[in-house]
Amino acid sequence: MKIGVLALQGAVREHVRQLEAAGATAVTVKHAKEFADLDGLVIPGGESTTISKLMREYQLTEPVLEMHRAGKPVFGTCAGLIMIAKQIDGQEDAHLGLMDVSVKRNAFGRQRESFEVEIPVKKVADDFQAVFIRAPYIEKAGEGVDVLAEVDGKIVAAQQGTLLGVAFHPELTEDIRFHAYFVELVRQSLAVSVR
Ligand SMILES: NC(=O)CC[C@H](N)C(=O)O
Repeated sequence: MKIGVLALQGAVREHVRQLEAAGATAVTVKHAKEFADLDGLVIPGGESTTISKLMREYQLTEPVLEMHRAGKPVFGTCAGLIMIAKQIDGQEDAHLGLMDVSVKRNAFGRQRESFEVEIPVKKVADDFQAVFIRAPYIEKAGEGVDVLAEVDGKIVAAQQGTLLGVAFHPELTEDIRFHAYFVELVRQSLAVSVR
């Protein structure tokens, strides 16, 4: 199993380390030709406007959409969640527009720009240390979306089939359980496609 980490911006190495600790082979990717043999993709945090601009420059939008169409799991963290959302509050256009959620950027306000809180994450852990950095939250989720975690009544982690979106940074802790959950999702998708 080979999982790619989009290496345009953000905590790329940390994601690679967590995926490998969870038993996957992880590689950094930023050229279109590197996507074809991936079984899953992680889109790290950073600045969604910058990531989006770089994705267009490197012509990576279509390779990612193609992976999604082929049933390969995509995991977006923080700005990565904004990248996969179908709707962004206050913006006309979405970026990749894959997951049936509407997100609000920098949504926790100035006083709580960055914070950490231990929260239960459904199917992942009852005590996950969640690190938020100018994080978005999900303000609306469609019917097919499974809410995995909330903070102050705001959705901060969700899954829709092969799509996993998280407002915080599971790569910035030593806890590999979120990445292990994604690796398992990739494993399951391979079992289905090999059938
Ligand atoms: N840590 C992050 O990824 C922050 C996301 C960033 N505020 C954005 O809107 O894209």
